Amino acid sequence: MILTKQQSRVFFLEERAKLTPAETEHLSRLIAGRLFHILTERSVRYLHSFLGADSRQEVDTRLLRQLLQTKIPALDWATPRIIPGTRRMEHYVWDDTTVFSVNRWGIDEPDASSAQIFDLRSIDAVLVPLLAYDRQGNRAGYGGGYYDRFLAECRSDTLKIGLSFFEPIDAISDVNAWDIRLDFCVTPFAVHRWDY
Ligand SMILES: Nc1nc2c(c(=O)[nH]1)N(C=O)[C@@H](CNc1ccc(C(=O)N[C@@H](CCC(=O)O)C(=O)O)cc1)CN2
Ligand SMILES: Nc1ncnc2c1ncn2[C@@H]1O[C@H](COP(=O)(O)OP(=O)(O)OP(=O)(O)O)[C@@H](O)[C@H]1O
Repeated sequence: MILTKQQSRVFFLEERAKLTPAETEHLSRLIAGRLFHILTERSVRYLHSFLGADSRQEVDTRLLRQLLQTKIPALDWATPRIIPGTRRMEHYVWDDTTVFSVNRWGIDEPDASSAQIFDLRSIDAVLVPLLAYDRQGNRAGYGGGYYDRFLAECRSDTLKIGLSFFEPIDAISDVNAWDIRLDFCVTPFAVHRWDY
């Protein structure tokens, strides 16, 4: 299947909408198990993650953090907040004390007044949200360009790990110069890797 970013967004939004809460929980648990092996193999210490929105049937990264925390207690987590009125994000520590509030898109974000700023240069790996990705590691999100901008600011050796409930399409046909490719994509049933 070869689709444009826009076609792939429509297709995967529909696929995701078919998943029940029980299914997303089960599939997220399978993703956590595969992710564990990558994080330990690559000695990841500082991990950045989006906050998956249940209302959008995203991967349940709260559950991922809960499961991985017991297996890798030394792992430090960070999570983003959109700077209002911009297409940029700032980054905060995500620990058991972090207070979240829902933004206008139904996505939980750390409360800027109480959360602690996280230095983006220390991040070893980023869990990247996506709607679609292809066999070359190209991705498409909701179209805001938030992650393209953020990943461009990260260290060049920061691992970009996509999370998806689905397998890749053959190609996204309209890849742009600013698009940043994934190093890995973890699904419930496979790990795809382009980090060679
Ligand atoms: N959980 C999570 N957090 C994330 C992302 C994500 O994909 N998942 N993002 C990944 O980049 C950024 C948020 N990106 C978003 C981009 C557009 C819309 C959105 O709903 N847009 C409107 C249409 C366009 C518009 O009004 O600008 C819509 O769909 O109704 C929401 C989030 C940052 N945080
Ligand atoms: N590094 C960048 N600097 C400036 N503008 C950028 C950058 N990256 C992307 N953009 C802008 O962001 C817009 C959206 O890009 P694209 O359609 O690839 O989003 P996406 O990858 O689906 O979204 P997201 O990264 O939020 O998940 C593009 O129109 C582009 O102009």
